[in-house]
Amino acid sequence: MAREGGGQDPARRHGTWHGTSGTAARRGHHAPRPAAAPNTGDHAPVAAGGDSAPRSPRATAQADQAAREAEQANQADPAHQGDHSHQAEHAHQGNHSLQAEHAPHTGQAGQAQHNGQAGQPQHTGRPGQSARQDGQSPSDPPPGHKNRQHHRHAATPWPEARAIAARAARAVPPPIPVPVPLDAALGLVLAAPLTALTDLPSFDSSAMDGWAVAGPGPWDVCADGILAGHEVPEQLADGEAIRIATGARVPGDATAVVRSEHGRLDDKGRLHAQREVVPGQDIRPRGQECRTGDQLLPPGTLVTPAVLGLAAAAGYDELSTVPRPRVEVLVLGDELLTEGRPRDGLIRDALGPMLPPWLRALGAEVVAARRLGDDAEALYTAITTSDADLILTTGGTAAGPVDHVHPTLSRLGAELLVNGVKVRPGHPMLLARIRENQHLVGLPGNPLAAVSGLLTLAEPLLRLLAGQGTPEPYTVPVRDAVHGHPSDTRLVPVVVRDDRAVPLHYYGPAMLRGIAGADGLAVVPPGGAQPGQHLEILDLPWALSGIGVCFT
Ligand SMILES: Nc1nc2c(c(=O)[nH]1)N[C@H]1C(S)=C(S)[C@@H](COP(=O)(O)OP(=O)(O)OC[C@H]3O[C@@H](n4cnc5c(N)ncnc54)[C@H](O)[C@@H]3O)O[C@H]1N2
Ligand code: MOO
Repeated sequence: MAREGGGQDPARRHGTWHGTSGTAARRGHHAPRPAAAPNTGDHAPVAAGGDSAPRSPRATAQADQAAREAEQANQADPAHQGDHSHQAEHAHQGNHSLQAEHAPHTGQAGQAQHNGQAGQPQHTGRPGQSARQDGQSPSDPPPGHKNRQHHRHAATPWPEARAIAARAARAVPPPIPVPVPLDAALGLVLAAPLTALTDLPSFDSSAMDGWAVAGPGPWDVCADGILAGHEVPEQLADGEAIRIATGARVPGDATAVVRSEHGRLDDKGRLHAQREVVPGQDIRPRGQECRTGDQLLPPGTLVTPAVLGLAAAAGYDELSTVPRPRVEVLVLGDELLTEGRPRDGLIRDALGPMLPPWLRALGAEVVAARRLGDDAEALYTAITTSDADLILTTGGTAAGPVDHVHPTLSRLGAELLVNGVKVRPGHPMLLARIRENQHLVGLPGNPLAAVSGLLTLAEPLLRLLAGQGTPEPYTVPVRDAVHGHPSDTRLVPVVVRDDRAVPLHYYGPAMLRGIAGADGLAVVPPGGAQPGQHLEILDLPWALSGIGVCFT
């Protein structure tokens, strides 16, 4: 809940970010307080019990524990499931695992929205209410229209919103490729094909330790041996052998390599093969893997450790890469603290620490992360002076008195490509084109709603700007029934265990507890999902590869 006035501006109190806010205006649109405990009210939509299922390799120990603890907590404290201010209306509060067959509850949309709970479909069963929740009006222009009435709009369906974000990136003129040394190229994308600069192997080489032999045995063994990296050995005459190490150049006229364990020296020092010797055996011929000029990898390939290895083997010192899209993060809100415990109605900024590394994991370079408070002028100046490819704002997307994003976009004459999305949480998210090569994604302030906006709008845009293309969507059967919103998509944190998606609790728009232990977000279509139904999973960048690899 935003602070409602008074008090020192926290953006001024903490120096690491550039707080430019000095405004007396405070956000007041969340003014009504919950009647009882300030619980954020997040009903578990699923029966997420039973932690005994065998783990999928994808589920981290942390995720496992988070799921277990979430379930235990839910069982111990059913009250946490709901917004206390709604408790009287919600007879199912004590049921920690809402079943699919529960009748939808009558909507408390207005009240829920005041509490930042508009993304709780289980509070809002009536399809007829969704338009009101979305702030839709049938007379509004469609998304993509230049719209100076920024506060009234038609929300875009979730799949279409992602497609619009991808299209927006494709419309940006392609950036100039940048040559990058190998040791700085991890995580970038190849701007040009990786073409072999050499034959591989570049010489005939031994695949084994043993003897290079010429002609049929037994062989007289030369005094010297050949090690990897040594001079070109002399020619072997028929009936001769020479000791050779794996990777060493095979002498001209050698017909095979006899492995050390397959050869025996007699008392005259002659080599006898103990197995049949097939011509060419254990010799890696020059060019076996590639010839100079062969395309090894196409443009658009993500530079992984293996790609770095291949590029080095093929003779590269640097790679031509797509420059990382440059992102500037603007965190709005006077109520945010950067250290210590929440106090006096102020809360910790959860998005400042979360977004930059997440953006890097998506292939972006974070050029700045700034806290602006709730200052319309500071926001306007920050946007007009930014040269980032993508500006990411957090908070201020709704229609409260200090929600400055829409008015500022209007003032800038920005083109709204997406103005609200039919997704829970996160429906006030937006995408605007500021200039031909500059976009702005407005993430809602509620932290999980911000994650939803990040994955819905920023990720498709960034992946394409980074040259990565769009990953193939994949689905996993969901273990439990998941309640859906009547008309909107829902994104629900899940762990994947035993090849099934297990929905987690604590998925309310203001909560990060679920997502922090999750492997991904399940895409729940309007109307919900039945057990066993396949749901698309949006991966979290670290869930598969671990922290060390992807945050370059
Ligand atoms: N009248 C209406 N009010 C609201 C609606 C609505 O449809 N009609 N939608 C609600 C929904 S849903 C969301 S989500 C929020 C989006 O609001 P804003 O983008 O303007 O976000 P704020 O008001 O600035 O903040 C919302 C909430 O999140 C907290 N917050 C903000 N920034 C951070 C941060 N960096 N770290 C942690 N928490 C943050 C903020 O204190 C508020 O509690 O609007 C609803 N209202
Ligand atoms: O539910 Mo709001 O949609 O929290 O983003």
